Amino acid sequence: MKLLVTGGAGYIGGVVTHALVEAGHQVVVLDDLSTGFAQTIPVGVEFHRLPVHQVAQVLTPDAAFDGVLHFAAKIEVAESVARPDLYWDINVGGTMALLTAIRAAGVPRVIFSSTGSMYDPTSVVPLAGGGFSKLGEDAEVRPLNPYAATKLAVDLMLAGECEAFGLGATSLRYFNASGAVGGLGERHTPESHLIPIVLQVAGGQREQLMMYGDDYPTPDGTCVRDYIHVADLATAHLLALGAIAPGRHEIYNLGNGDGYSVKQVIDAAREVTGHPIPVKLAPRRPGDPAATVAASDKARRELGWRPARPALLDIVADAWAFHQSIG
Ligand SMILES: NC(=O)c1ccc[n+]([C@@H]2O[C@H](COP(=O)([O-])OP(=O)(O)OC[C@H]3O[C@@H](n4cnc5c(N)ncnc54)[C@H](O)[C@@H]3O)[C@@H](O)[C@H]2O)c1
Ligand SMILES: O=c1ccn([C@@H]2O[C@H](COP(=O)(O)OP(=O)(O)O[C@H]3O[C@H](CO)[C@@H](O)[C@H](O)[C@H]3O)[C@@H](O)[C@H]2O)c(=O)[nH]1
Repeated sequence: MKLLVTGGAGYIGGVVTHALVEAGHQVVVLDDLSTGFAQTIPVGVEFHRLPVHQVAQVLTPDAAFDGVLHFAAKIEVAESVARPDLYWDINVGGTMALLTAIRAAGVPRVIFSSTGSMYDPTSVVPLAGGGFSKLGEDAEVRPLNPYAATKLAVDLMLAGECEAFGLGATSLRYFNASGAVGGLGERHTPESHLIPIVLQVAGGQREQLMMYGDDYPTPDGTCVRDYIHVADLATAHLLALGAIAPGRHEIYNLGNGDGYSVKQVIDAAREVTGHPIPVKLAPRRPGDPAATVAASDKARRELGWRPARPALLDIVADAWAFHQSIG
């Protein structure tokens, strides 16, 4: 297929772009490089440095795209609380521009990077035998921050496009993307995500980890997340691409179904890196849900998706190898 990837110079979009090229697809990347890196884009892939609002310059009827994978977005919870305007403009306004171009060009399929962080976190509770109750696609949504609200808004927009105009769309609600594939890993400037920051502390680039709150209603008081390997997310995109049907909007939750607390992630990083990782307790970060853990039964059943690298230690080890490779 001929595919447009928005945000293909970013962390997840970059890994997926490489996987698409390896699978034999013709890929065109659009990215404004606001948080991405041009070096991430595979050699030979056509690249347009443009904001998503201007996507119609690339996504023309003549270009005859078979599909779009839409990663380009602002992605930080805390920033979204401070600058909601930016999040509505880029995540929702940018997607409106994309959908207008898609309609005008008659592109038949779209995959959207949605989030597992939009569900009501009070639905996730520790179970007596261990583990947590999990969030399926029909769990109640209750976005706690503008970032999650914009992702929900786009999911709703896509449902309407499919019904009214016959588009085929899939919203992949990733839980916490992590790990690395060779030279492709997570790096943002400034970094805000837990695993890369913990590894910066292990690598001596930061003195300590600020741990945002230990008074959440979770077993050890720190927030619980479902960490999913970025390579497993890439596999899900390839499977979803083959399953999209005209006029249908499908949603899939993508996670391993295992919840790990911030303290457990720090312990895993201590084990993988052999470094002590000093921690300082800080106030809660605004907008953080206490716990998010995925039920991915639908993706397993309908797409045949099977995460290949579910263990937290493997995920952290791959991220650590990447971290060391970039110095
Ligand atoms: N990282 C996660 O854990 C996670 C979880 C759920 C959903 N997501 C979603 O997955 C997608 C990719 O996330 P990521 O972690 O790879 O982030 P990232 O910041 O590494 O990638 C985003 C890419 O989009 C580009 N971009 C941003 N704004 C743009 C704009 N206005 N026009 C054109 N390009 C623009 C950036 O330059 C970057 O290359 C996002 O939509 C994010 O919301 C991420
Ligand atoms: O220095 C830090 C950084 C993070 N955390 C905590 O670690 C947890 C995970 O935080 P982070 O890695 O920033 O991820 P999330 O806020 O859970 O959000 C990520 O995961 C979501 C899906 O669950 C995506 O939608 C978002 O784009 C992505 O940023 C949270 O409890 C944070 O409070 C700390 O305690 N200290």
